Amino acid sequence: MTDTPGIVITGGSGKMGQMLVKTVLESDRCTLAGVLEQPGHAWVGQDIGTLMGGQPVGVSVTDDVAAAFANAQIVIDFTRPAGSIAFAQQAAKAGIIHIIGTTGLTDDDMAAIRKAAEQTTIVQAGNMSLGVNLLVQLTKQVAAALDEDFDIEVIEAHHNQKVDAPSGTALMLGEAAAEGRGVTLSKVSDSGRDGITGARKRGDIGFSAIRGGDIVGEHDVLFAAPGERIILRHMATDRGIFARGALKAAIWAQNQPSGLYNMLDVLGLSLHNK
Ligand SMILES: NC(=O)C1=CN([C@@H]2O[C@H](COP(=O)(O)OP(=O)(O)OC[C@H]3O[C@@H](n4cnc5c(N)ncnc54)[C@H](OP(=O)(O)O)[C@@H]3O)[C@@H](O)[C@H]2O)C=CC1
Ligand SMILES: O=C(O)C1=N[C@H](C(=O)O)C[C@H](O)C1
Repeated sequence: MTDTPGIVITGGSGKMGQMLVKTVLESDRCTLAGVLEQPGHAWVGQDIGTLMGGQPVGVSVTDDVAAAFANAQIVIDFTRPAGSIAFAQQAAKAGIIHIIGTTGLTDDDMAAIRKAAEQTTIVQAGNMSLGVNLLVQLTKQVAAALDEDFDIEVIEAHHNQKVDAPSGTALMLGEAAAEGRGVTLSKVSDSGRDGITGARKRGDIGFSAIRGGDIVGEHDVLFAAPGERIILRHMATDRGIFARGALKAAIWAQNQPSGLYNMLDVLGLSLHNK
């Protein structure tokens, strides 16, 4: 473990990439060891501080993953599934910690990440904010307390550039509701209703996705029964909450053996054995 570990940020030009660079530069608990972009990207070769509209910080954006990882202890990665799978394999090879915020991961992607976690420490979560991870546990508890008279619906809203649905957070909340109810999400999941769908099936967990403007990320878990409704809600208004969560995970991961962890582990919110 290093006092101020060097951190590489992937997808440096992205919305989360830039927020992560800013968060790392502002922290006294780590240093910015590198910033990656894809080969051919216009930012490669230029100083990240200047590119983000400020003073030079002495770190040029690179497309050389192996060289960037060789000079770092941690990589924080909010990109796309194809990128994150490749980074997981390269981070495992380089023996550096991998923090994955990318969403839209398939079961096969998760299997590849689990394989890489045999060789290094990985923290993966579809949402790295404290508030959402608390909401995950609240959802599980409420779902466990209620029976199937309460229809469970997860409603999410995001900006118009988001490419995956349901959001990673919505899936975390759906999993938590299913776990609380003692069912398997894939067997009761209902997303993408359109046309003559028939009446809602008792016990289903439904998903709805709104896309528009610059919405950072909003999630409701609705429990609707005859005569009453409960709504658990989280609203993100600043991407800084995700970046600060990722940095917390990075610092925490330095003390953990190889393996795959999530934000409930990082935040001490896991309900296992409680
Ligand atoms: N877990 C959490 O707390 C959060 C997760 N997210 C997730 O993070 C991810 C990124 O979100 P956001 O920053 O808004 O997205 P952006 O589209 O703004 O940025 C994505 C970045 O990833 C790069 N990229 C795309 N494909 C690859 C690849 N195959 N290999 C390497 N780099 C790649 C892009 O480069 P280029 O410009 O060349 O395409 C770009 O720099 C999404 O999956 C999102 O859902 C977002 C917020 C919070
Ligand atoms: O793409 C985003 O922006 C976000 N993605 C994550 C998700 O899919 O849940 C987290 C957050 O809601 C923002």
